[in-house]
Amino acid sequence: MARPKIALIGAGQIGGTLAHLAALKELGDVVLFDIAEGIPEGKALDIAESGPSAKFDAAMSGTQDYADIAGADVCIVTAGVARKPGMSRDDLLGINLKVMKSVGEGIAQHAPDAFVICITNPLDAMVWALREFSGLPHEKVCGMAGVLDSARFRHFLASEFDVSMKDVTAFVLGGHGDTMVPLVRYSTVAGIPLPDLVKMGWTTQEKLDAIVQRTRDGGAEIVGLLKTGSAFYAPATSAIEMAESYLKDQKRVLPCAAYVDGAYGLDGFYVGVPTVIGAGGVERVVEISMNKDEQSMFDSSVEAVKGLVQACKGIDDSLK
Ligand SMILES: NC(=O)C1=CN([C@@H]2O[C@H](COP(=O)(O)OP(=O)(O)OC[C@H]3O[C@@H](n4cnc5c(N)ncnc54)[C@H](O)[C@@H]3O)[C@@H](O)[C@H]2O)C=CC1
Ligand SMILES: O=C([O-])CC(=O)C(=O)O
Repeated sequence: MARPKIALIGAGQIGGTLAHLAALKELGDVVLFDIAEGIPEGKALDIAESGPSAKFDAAMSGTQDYADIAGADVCIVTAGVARKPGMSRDDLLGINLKVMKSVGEGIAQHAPDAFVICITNPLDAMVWALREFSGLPHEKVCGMAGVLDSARFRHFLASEFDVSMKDVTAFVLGGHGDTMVPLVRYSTVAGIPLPDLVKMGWTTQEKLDAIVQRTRDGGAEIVGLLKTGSAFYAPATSAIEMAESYLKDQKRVLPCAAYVDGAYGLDGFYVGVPTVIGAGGVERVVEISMNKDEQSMFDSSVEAVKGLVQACKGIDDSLK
């Protein structure tokens, strides 16, 4: 059986890391697409030349031609611009919306059966726009953010409790911005919810609140340190987790920006929610019950994303 084909649209920091991880995990053959001449070709060749030492079998290629993504099983989109210190993700909306248009059209024409994972920011609005421009089925287009935000939350919690990250679970829902909602009640160490760990004296409410805030600011913390761009190792690893679940029909329960139609009181809207990802794409949106505070934080986050979607409609007439 032929290996799956993975198209990476954008061969920058995240795109290159995605290609490397996909090769190391032997998820399939990789095509890197970018408008910057030489970059996708150079990264593809460099990674291919690591194959004999890393011992993977995967073909790697780079291109500026959308025809080369033909028949891709998975497309992961990082094309566009990343923020620098002093900018918010939302400042990228105008420039990255134009990029989503060309990417959406390229995918629609050459890889209409692919499972598409958008990473480009501002994430929730960009995944919505990419779906609109591509016209692909909603369950085949989703956005990566919740896996990353939850991984950051899990990392901070594991450090605070001095336990393995493997035993920490967490869910971060809502939009991928300052309003994201780390769900403390649904986050656990070995199944023990965080509020119980406060009662058990493992941490204090103040420390937990600080970790929640650090999670919300997780992207900005890295931007402030790197200065030239934003995070790429953890974002790429998160998207690979989603792609693997699709390609291997693992049916992982992962938070991602999915099209929510009916659940959470939403009628046809992209925002971060827990989902099941399998061979059918986003096979299920998992609707969890929220208390008043959680619901109100989620509602504010949805409102913030709605504002960005409106802004997209104001920029591009074809989105109305
Ligand atoms: N959803 C999330 O959780 C995260 C999202 N991001 C976002 O991911 C995006 C990519 O980040 P990086 O890889 O660090 O940026 P980068 O600047 O290293 O790479 C972006 C690549 O896109 C290419 N590009 C620009 N316009 C294009 C077009 N029309 N078609 C094809 N390629 C095009 C550029 O040539 C560049 O190589 C940014 O928007 C960033 O904000 C970053 C981290 C996490
Ligand atoms: O903060 C950024 O600009 C990139 C991003 O979305 C993240 O790392 O969460």
